[in-house]
Amino acid sequence: MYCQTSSELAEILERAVKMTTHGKVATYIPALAKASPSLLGISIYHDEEKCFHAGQTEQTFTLQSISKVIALALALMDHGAKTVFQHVGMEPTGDPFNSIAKLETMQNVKPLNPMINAGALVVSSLIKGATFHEKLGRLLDLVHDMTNVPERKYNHEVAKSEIETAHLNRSLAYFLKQHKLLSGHVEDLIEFYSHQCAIEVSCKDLARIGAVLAYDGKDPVTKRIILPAHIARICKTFMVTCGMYNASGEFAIRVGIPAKSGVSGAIVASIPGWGGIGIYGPALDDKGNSIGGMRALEIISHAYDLHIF
Ligand SMILES: NC(=O)CC[C@H](N)C(=O)O
Repeated sequence: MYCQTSSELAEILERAVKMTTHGKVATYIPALAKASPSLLGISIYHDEEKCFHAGQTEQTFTLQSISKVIALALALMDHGAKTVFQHVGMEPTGDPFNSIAKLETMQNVKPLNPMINAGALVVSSLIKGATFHEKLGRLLDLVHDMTNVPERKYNHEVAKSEIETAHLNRSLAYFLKQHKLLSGHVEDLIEFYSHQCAIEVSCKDLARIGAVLAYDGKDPVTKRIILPAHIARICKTFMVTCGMYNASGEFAIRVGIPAKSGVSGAIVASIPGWGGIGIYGPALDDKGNSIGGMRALEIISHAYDLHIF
């Protein structure tokens, strides 16, 4: 069942927005702390004619951990799955996204998956490009292709704020470097990773990214192939198993759609054959997922019968 009107979506938003009073905006990256916790915006993208919006969808925000999915797609296109998965695993951790615990306690120090920070740092280090600008430019180009918005940009203030405070990510990166899982300079990698997290999008952009993944990597309008189907499938599978951090299992049972969140309060969801959903709601729950966004997805999944299992 498709969404038919924006007012249908507005009713869903009205129910979900009540949850925002129970969440808190992320503060560990100081620039994110400025967000207003009561905001909630939702876009649904079936195709260019069937695209619906409710709430504050004109607001732009940063991708944060959602960039891990796009960076993974690019690294897979650069090197192929065999090489990428020699550096990073495919298993969920059950730990918070920035945990260092498993790296030390497991015999094989390879990060367990590309959606936790340790794995994402390794994936980002694999993206081809002689310079920081070349790597970032290639990632921005892919975001541009997926969103079909001519100019892609990142938020300088958020990037700078993360670079200044990324002590935990630096620790992860040095640990990985010690174990020869990273080549290159840690500071260069932190700079690149912080910029990829600071790429700016809108709810519609996110919904369109979700739709491209949902249609197996094909642009829903131009039918151009942006990602090979097998790479879109890998991305969606990681979204199901690890996309909502250590709430992924519960989310898979309650909502049952591939989704990835970021600490900015963004969530992208991709429903195979149906389309994409983009959400911005900066009030987070205790696991770091948008609290209003999670509720909205639960209602949407039930309303349109989207559970994939
Ligand atoms: N969960 C997230 O969105 C984390 C991304 C963030 N930039 C970090 O690495 O800490």
